[in-house]
Amino acid sequence: MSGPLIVLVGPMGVGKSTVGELLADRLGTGYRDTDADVVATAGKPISEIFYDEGEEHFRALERQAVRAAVAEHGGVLSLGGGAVLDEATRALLADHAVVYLSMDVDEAVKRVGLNTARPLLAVNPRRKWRELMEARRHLYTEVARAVVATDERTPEEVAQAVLDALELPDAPSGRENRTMTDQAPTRIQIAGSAGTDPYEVLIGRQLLAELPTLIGERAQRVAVLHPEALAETGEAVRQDLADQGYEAIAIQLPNAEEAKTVEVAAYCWKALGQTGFTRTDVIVGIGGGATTDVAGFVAASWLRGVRWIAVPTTVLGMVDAAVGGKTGINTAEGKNLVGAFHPPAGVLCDLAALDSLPVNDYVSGMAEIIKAGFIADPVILDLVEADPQGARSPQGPHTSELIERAIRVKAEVVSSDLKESGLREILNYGHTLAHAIEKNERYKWRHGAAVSVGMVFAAELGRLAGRLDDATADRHRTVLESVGLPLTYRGDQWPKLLENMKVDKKSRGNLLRFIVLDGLGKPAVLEGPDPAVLLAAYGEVSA
Ligand SMILES: NC(=O)c1ccc[n+]([C@@H]2O[C@H](COP(=O)([O-])OP(=O)(O)OC[C@H]3O[C@@H](n4cnc5c(N)ncnc54)[C@H](O)[C@@H]3O)[C@@H](O)[C@H]2O)c1
Ligand SMILES: O=C(O)C(=O)C[C@@H](O)[C@H](O)[C@H](O)COP(=O)(O)O
Repeated sequence: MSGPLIVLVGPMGVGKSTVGELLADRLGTGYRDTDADVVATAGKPISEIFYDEGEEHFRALERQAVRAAVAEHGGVLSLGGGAVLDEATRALLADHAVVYLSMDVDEAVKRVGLNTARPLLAVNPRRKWRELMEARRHLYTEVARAVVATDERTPEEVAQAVLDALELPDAPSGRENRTMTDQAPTRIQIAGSAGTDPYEVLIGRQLLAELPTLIGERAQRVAVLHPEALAETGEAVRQDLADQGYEAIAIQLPNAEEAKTVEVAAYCWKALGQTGFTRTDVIVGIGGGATTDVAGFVAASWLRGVRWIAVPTTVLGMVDAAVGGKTGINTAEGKNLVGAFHPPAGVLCDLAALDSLPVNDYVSGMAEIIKAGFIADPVILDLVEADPQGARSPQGPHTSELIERAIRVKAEVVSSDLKESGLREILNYGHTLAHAIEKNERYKWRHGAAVSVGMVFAAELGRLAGRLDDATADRHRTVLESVGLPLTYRGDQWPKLLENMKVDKKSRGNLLRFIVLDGLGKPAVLEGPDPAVLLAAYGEVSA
């Protein structure tokens, strides 16, 4: 019979979403969650449906969602914890490959028992939880073809047990994924400094399962900030966290630089205030650099600082924006002029996210990778030059190595100088002009494109100041152009750009300061360059 390959049922917090997504990935199919369908149909969270219309109404919506999903969906499906209470819903599951993910009552109480956001657990959660588990167990068993215990098993182990129980082999593409999935993520340590805690950047696949560990047990509420482009992901993560027992809200931000405004930050503050966000609660920023910059800034400013976790979904976010704790927003006067140093509690770089990234955004991130190559790790340049086309795609042969190398460069720098009192300025290579261009373009240019022009300018500045050799300066043009990044900007804009550069954060009084290279991998500061040299360097990037 057609319909879902697998239907997962089981109590809230058992990990249906996490396991369901893993299974979908392994089987090379899609994942669907009827709770998410109900929320989308009703236009409000489940807790509000319960509160406003009552449980009966919710069960009717849920029944409709299950009916539609078993008819339309051919992948992995998971149902809300109480779906099996409804007789008609149970009938809809007949003849489907239903798996009951079970957990021990004590384990359940430990995982979600004290979460008062759950509509059915609001009063005396411990006792209620036990009652619910006892009342529902026979119903789960009634609809299930197999029972898989989740206690003391990782989500990957549970997923494997489900496949074994149903005797389902992985799809060929799923097998490939499984190899990646089962590989332990690469972990890069960032040292704590200036009174901040150390943290790790994880690079791999299926990393969202790490979120609850990072969020920790003290948090009751989690706000998931995501851009419009990742609405589905944001809601899926929110739902998953809700399933784990957190009171999870999603806050949708505009895409790209439109998110980096004080109005958007204020909108987030309002949402946090209305949710009763306290100092033990946690913000999760899922998206590109613009999203994580705002998420981090909101975390830095709310109650003077709450914990936050970065889940970068762009190349640029992974190698740069999400790492290092610079957070902030733009103002009419310039780029990133308001912000704070507020490191995340962890960074999850899930390489699978890059598959949906438009190529221009992917290539924009290459500018920051190439920057890391010029200032510290020339092997990056060799890898890009060996296969420029591959460097434009997540399927390129060196993708994970390029990302990892760039992160290591940044990790080393920010570990020793979080607050940019010296060494960290080298990460600003190419950024003085880049930010001036971005402001001039009213933040419509991609950051990486502006950084590309900015680096060619900085290389020319170094060459004209007698500090950089011709070959290394020329190499900027060839490597950046080879991946499709721009090298020039409008010649008539120099006076405006010069004005914009005066508010660069590296300026001191009236002194303009630039990062230049004294050679490959040898960044240094150039202070107060001769205006004629500056103009001449600009002449080299003028279109
Ligand atoms: N804090 C720092 O240290 C730091 C470092 C470098 C850059 N930045 C900032 O980062 C920003 C640029 O970041 P960016 O290049 O990631 O751009 P971005 O955040 O603007 O994202 C680019 C676009 O891709 C969309 N998107 C994100 N992930 C996606 C995915 N997986 N699939 C499909 N679409 C997706 C976004 O919604 C957006 O429309 C700039 O504001 C820059 O100033 C900050
Ligand atoms: O992390 C840093 O430090 C950087 O300078 C990294 C830059 O690539 C990044 O664009 C950063 O946001 C720029 O910071 P700003 O202080 O110049 O706004």
